[in-house]
Amino acid sequence: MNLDRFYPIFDHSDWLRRMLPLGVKLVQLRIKDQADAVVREQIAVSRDLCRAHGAVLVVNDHWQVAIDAGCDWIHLGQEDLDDADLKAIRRAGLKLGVSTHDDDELERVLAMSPDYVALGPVYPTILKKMKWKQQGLPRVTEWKARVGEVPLVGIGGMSVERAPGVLQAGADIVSVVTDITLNADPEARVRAWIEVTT
Ligand SMILES: Cc1ncc(COP(=O)(O)OP(=O)(O)O)c(N)n1
Ligand SMILES: Cc1nc(C(=O)O)sc1CCOP(=O)(O)O
Ligand SMILES: [Mg+2]
Repeated sequence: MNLDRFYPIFDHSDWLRRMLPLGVKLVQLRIKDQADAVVREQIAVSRDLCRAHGAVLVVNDHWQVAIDAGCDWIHLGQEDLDDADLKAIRRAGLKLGVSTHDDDELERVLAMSPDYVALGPVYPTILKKMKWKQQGLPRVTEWKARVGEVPLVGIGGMSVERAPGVLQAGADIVSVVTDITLNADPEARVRAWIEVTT
């Protein structure tokens, strides 16, 4: 697997401009509730920043814009998958990361040959309201046994302190939002994340 083990998620290219120089090598742009022109501009800027820093950019949700912008990766959740044109995504050469939260969702996505599978929320998250309780570390181990060689991303309530246990439980990658974005010193927190995942 050639994806980095540290996978932060940000909602604006300004975050990427700050964090990529610190050594972030895998990052998601997760934009919600913005006009199409803003989404297109943000994705184009993030694409160029990631290329300049040798980092992998994963675009959340906006698969058509990601195709149009010549991006390499898209992340889709279960509801996104209902609407997405997977053939067009594959034809354009994009790699596909998917969210899962239960058995049925995992069965569904494994049939799509995803390039990574995310399991969440491993711990409670404050970022968004979710109908799933925390999955816990034994579930991470179970998921890794079921996905086999496909990289497994753990997400939800992640912190620098929790990351080693999640990796030890079987996750290949740990994804995080508020432990960084709400930290008083996001740059220092990213450095700590890089240290604990390298
Ligand atoms: C790495 C990673 N895992 C899960 C998600 C959640 O995707 P989704 O269920 O589509 O929800 P939104 O993020 O779109 O609100 C993710 N974005 N990234
Ligand atoms: C965007 C997202 N997806 C999740 C899932 O379980 O699919 S949990 C989550 C939020 C992650 O944010 P934080 O690191 O602040 O908890
Ligand atoms: Mg989504």
